[in-house]
Amino acid sequence: MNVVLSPNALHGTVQVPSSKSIGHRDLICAALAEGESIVENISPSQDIEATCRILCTLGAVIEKISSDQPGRAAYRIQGGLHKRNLPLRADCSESGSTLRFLIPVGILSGNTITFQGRGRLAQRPLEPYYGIFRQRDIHYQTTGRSLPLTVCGDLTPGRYALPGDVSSQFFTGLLLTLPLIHGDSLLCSTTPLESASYVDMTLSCLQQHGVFIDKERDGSYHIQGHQQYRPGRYTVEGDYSQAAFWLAAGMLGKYIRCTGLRRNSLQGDEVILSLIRDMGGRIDDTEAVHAFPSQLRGRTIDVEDCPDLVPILAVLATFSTGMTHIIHAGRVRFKECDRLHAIAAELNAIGAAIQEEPEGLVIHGVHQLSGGRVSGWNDHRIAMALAVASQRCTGNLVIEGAECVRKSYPDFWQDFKKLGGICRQEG
Ligand SMILES: O=C(O)C1=C[C@@H](OP(=O)(O)O)[C@@H](O)[C@H](O)C1
Ligand SMILES: C=C(OP(=O)(O)O)C(=O)O
Repeated sequence: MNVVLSPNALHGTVQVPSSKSIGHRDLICAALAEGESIVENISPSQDIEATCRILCTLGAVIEKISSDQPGRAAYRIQGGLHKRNLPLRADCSESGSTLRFLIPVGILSGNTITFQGRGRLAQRPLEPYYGIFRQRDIHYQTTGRSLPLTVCGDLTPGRYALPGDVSSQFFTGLLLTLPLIHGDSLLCSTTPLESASYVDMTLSCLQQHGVFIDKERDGSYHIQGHQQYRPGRYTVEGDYSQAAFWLAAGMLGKYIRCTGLRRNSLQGDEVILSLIRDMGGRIDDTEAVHAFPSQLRGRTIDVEDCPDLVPILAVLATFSTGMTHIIHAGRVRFKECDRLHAIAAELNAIGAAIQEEPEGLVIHGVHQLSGGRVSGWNDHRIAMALAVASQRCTGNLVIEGAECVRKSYPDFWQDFKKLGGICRQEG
């Protein structure tokens, strides 16, 4: 699906979807608990559905209960993993979190399981797990670099060492499962841990579900075995990674108010509030989070701990005065697409001035963009960032492959229209 966006300043109130990252974690913890849990305020998306599907394959019973709030659902989960007699298949769709969180869960279940995926997921790195499998005699087989991947074996207690600069999702996968095995483990990073705030989010979710990990420092965790997840009722808070698009839209458009966000959240992407403020933007978060149109100034932004903000930060920087330098962004090349290349190529095609570096972007501000045809690169965050930029185009902007927002935010285009965006399907 291609969408045609006519330039128009967005304004109004939007309830942001709930956190995809916390949603994955709460669903997995609930599926690992014996007994019934309810996870409320989930924003269903392609990624969340992939996680639910695989948890069901592994033995959990999950019922989706629709909510009176549009775009939200509660999930009733009867937890517990089962060993089946047949080899299992797990379709992760395009979700890196689902794949990397559920590989250790699949092994823990005692099944032989083949993980599959689509789009870029088949090439996204899994080597840190392969190193561990080889050390611990966990059988694995893969035809290409990554997927399909068949695994089976035993998760045994002991020392787990892996690099910290590929993806924090390997740490989360092991932290979710090692507390359940029959002995203690040490999980440590052989290089400084990047995206560390996501691992802290994991520790906090585990704690809420009754599992405790002793963090020595970022990248070093002592994990007691023989623990059990506690079933219960959990509510997922609003998503700062998604709010970032609307807050940026408020900076460049008229005014936007985001509801559903928790202050002092464990989401690293809450940093978007201070990043915008540091660029000179006016954000008021006394009641909900309000973004007021502001002239931003370029600066250096280190995204080591907030990689998902890169596409929208590139848009903000494009309309800022002076130069912005986005640094520590090398890993962003291994997401749903090479995001450094994609956002630079698409914004430059319509008049931006962005230079790619191996691990970052140098962005010189411009007054406006021209509009034209751009690609969403089958990447939700690229498509949503381009949609925000359309407000400041002089002509229509056509975004090709706009359906990719379903990965995390299926209602994005509806919300865009509710905020005054002029959007129609091409053809
Ligand atoms: O743990 C998580 O929920 C996530 C961790 C991050 O990945 P990396 O650790 O690979 O940077 C982030 O980019 C991803 O969207 C979600
Ligand atoms: C990279 C993302 O997710 P995942 O790694 O789970 O595919 C994302 O949502 O931007």
